[in-house]
Amino acid sequence: MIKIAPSLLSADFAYLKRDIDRISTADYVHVDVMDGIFVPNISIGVPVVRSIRKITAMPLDVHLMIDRPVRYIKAFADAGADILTVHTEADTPEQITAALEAIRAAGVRPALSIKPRTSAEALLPWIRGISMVLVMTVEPGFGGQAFMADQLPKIRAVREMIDRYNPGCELEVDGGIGPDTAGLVIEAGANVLVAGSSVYGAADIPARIAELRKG
Ligand SMILES: O=C(CO)[C@H](O)[C@H](O)COP(=O)(O)O
Ligand SMILES: [Fe+2]
Repeated sequence: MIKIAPSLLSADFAYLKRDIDRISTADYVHVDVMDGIFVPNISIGVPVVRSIRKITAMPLDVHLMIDRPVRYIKAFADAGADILTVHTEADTPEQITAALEAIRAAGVRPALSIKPRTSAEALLPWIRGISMVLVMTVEPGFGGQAFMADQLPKIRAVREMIDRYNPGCELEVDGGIGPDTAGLVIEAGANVLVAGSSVYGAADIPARIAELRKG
């Protein structure tokens, strides 16, 4: 069962309710949080997640592209996140462990992401205790970038790692996913597809979501 997580980065922030209603046939709402330090862009933060929580029952898949995320886990959990994803590159291993423990303690699903230049092995210390892995298929920071096909072997390696150590764990991919690339990442083992520009840029959004789900 393939899940689709449209990214609000490609929505119109002045019409968020309208743009969330438009993706009601999807599985997760993907919320990109950027701090201008971990990535060279600033997006949205805790108050926006809190407001989104009030207007949708869809699971909120919050992708934290922020430095030292342990500082903000409780705030995002209290704001209503269902999944909180932190980056292995965003802090020391000890503090990543602390962030994942804080996510679990808050009753939220813990997830871990790796950037394109980070190897699958970087996930090994945490793979048994997480609910989802997010493999970036663009350099994080901006929507609308081209899919990096050189990430496909890594998606396969992460799928093998998940099947071996934590079979219930989901494998999400993010960046440049559209009708031309969905099949490639599904074949490599992904089961959750983030898509921003290809969903919000489509003339018929429910049809595009169905198309991506089929791969
Ligand atoms: O995390 C992200 C960027 O850092 C976004 O989720 C991602 O880029 C989605 O946008 P698109 O589907 O247009 O590539
Ligand atoms: Fe994202």
